[in-house]
Amino acid sequence: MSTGNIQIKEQAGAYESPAELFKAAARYKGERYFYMNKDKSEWLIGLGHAYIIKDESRNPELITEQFQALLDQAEQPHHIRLFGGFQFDAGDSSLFDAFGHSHFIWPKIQIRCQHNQLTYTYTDMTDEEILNWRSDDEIKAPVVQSVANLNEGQFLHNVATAVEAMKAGQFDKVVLSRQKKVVMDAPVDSAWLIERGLQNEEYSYFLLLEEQESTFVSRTPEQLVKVEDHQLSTNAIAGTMAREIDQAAQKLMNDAKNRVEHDIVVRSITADIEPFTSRMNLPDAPEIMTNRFVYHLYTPITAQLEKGNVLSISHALHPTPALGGFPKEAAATFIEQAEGDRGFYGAPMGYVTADGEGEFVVAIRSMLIKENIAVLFAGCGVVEDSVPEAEFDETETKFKPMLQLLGVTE
Ligand SMILES: C=C(O[C@@H]1C=C(C(=O)O)C=C[C@H]1O)C(=O)O
Repeated sequence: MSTGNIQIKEQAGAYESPAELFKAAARYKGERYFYMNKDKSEWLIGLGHAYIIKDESRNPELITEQFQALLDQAEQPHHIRLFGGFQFDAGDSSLFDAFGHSHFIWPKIQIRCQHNQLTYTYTDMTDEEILNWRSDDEIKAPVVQSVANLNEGQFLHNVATAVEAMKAGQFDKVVLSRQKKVVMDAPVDSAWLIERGLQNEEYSYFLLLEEQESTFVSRTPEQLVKVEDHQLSTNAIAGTMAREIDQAAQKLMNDAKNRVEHDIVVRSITADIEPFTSRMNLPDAPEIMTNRFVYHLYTPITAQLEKGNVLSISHALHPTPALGGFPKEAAATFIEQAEGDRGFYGAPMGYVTADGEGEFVVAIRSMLIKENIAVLFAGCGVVEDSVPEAEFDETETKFKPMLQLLGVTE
């Protein structure tokens, strides 16, 4: 029952681009987010923290309960969405020390765009604050100073060790990753990133989350799960070929190693959502998904949701073997020992509505920025017949969306 302790005002607004809105929201720096879906038909901006639910555990029940407790105090009706994510693993990545392992925001100002219509949802703001939240800030474009691989040798070694472990029958697949460090000549502003990002056609989601001095950014093509009108959609995206390779799409479709990697993901996802759903539907063979720099093998999966909400389904799916491996536990142990903690790289991030519906993505093609330094992440599926140097090349291609966003490559 609503007690009305949380004051919400909602109104329609004229269309403005997300980059312009971020420029105008300089006073909320360190407390902003942006989320845009793949076909750009919908986006969400959050400015300021009305409420932040942050916990050191990765706990969908806790988020569901605390969100409900807030909703119970709010005036109805409204369109508030809780936005954030759960870190990839339980460990403490120092890069991500500003963020909780469960990290969700109810913003002061939520701006939601659906088919070019904007809806502003203001929480606990006076009329005067609503009229005066904008401040203009000069955005300086930073310039790249240096780019370096952080753990090239370790990555090659990890792939070779994983191949040996798989030959010895310890597991079937593991996803290993590496990092690059890009140093810019000045702090990187989110408005600048969004402006640049919207000019590139990535066929991908666009996600950005600020917390104090840290900003996490992802251009992922990979949906983890969407729940809308009780319909669940998810997909397997695994198996990759650089588009610059001659006849890449056809080669990828016929490549035994990539098909094995992909099938493991399909089998694991369908088993994970089975207990929550009925009427599951998926094609017999994968399709080709086109990104700007790569092709992926792609299997769309739909089902009717019978129990749980978007948070509990995300938790049940994560990590799919597209980011972890198979069997899940053996792969997770290998990753933990070989790489350490991943923070939000590969993590489930997205939004949940008051009805427990919403969408979560897998936060790959991503980076963490602090001031003028960005650490970029890229990984790839490793199976028994993987070759370390070929996997290295695949990750090199997967860095491109973030490198391009920072102006390292065109
Ligand atoms: C791990 C990443 O990508 C994942 C691994 C893929 C693969 O191994 O073919 C393909 C898509 C993603 O599921 C990444 O981009 O960092």
